[in-house]
Amino acid sequence: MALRAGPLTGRRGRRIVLDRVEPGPLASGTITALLGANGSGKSTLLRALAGLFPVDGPVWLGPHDLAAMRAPERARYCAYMPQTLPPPIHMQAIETVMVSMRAGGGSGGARFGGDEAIGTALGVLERLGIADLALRFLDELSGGQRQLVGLAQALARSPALLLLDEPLSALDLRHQFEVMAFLRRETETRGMVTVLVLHDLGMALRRADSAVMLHDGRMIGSGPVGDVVTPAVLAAAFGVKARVERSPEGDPMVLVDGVTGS
Ligand SMILES: Nc1ncnc2c1ncn2[C@@H]1O[C@H](COP(=O)(O)OP(=O)(O)OP(=O)(O)O)[C@@H](O)[C@H]1O
Repeated sequence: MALRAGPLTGRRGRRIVLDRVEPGPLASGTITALLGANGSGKSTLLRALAGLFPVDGPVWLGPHDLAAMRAPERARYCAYMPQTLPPPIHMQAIETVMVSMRAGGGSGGARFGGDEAIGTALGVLERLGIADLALRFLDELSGGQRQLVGLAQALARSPALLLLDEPLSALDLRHQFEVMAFLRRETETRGMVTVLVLHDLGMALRRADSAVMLHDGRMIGSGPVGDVVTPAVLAAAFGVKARVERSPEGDPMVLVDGVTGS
């Protein structure tokens, strides 16, 4: 099921914070990175796709009119992970994953806390490489560990549309790579549409299929990630002089030489 959204226009008070933004269509089984400077509108767009920020304009997932759905129905199709980490509550990681599954109706009718639900939750934790955290309490985990549990909460709902706001922000280098590899596998095997906000442009180039570049609430680039992350678009979006180079292994990297106008 492809995601077709927009043109979307959103306001905060009298200020337009999304101006006729039209990402996609975004195909199932692909990852799209939302890119742009601080305050450009990335989180607002992600929240609009999740139905958490009111916008004018259509949001369709395959034949499903997400914009017309109320929150509980929409939650059956999409899982959203905010920029803030899951709160450090006194609850075991696996329990919080099962609570999330119930909220999204993604437990396939499995009884809360039953063997099937436990198996599903544990499976996601295992695939994420954090099965050892299953019985730990969230208020005894580090920030990065809680972010990983937050990802498991979103994935365990088996969404068709996965929306992640800066899912790597609290993770060390190795975990960033492992999580992106995990997201690629899950996105492809489940045929999800995955949309994530990223600040790491090199990571976006290496691991995303497509990208949307926002500037001041407007879309200034959209399409295959290599066509969006270019010196011209980076200059317009961030005000930097940047190059895209290749590592000896052929991986693309963004090098910033300075700021424009200096
Ligand atoms: N709660 C709010 N009330 C009023 N304006 C807001 C609020 N949250 C965000 N904004 C404004 O909306 C615009 C878009 O913000 P948004 O959070 O979507 O940016 P962003 O691209 O995600 O930024 P960042 O990279 O810093 O997280 C900004 O101008 C911001 O100041």
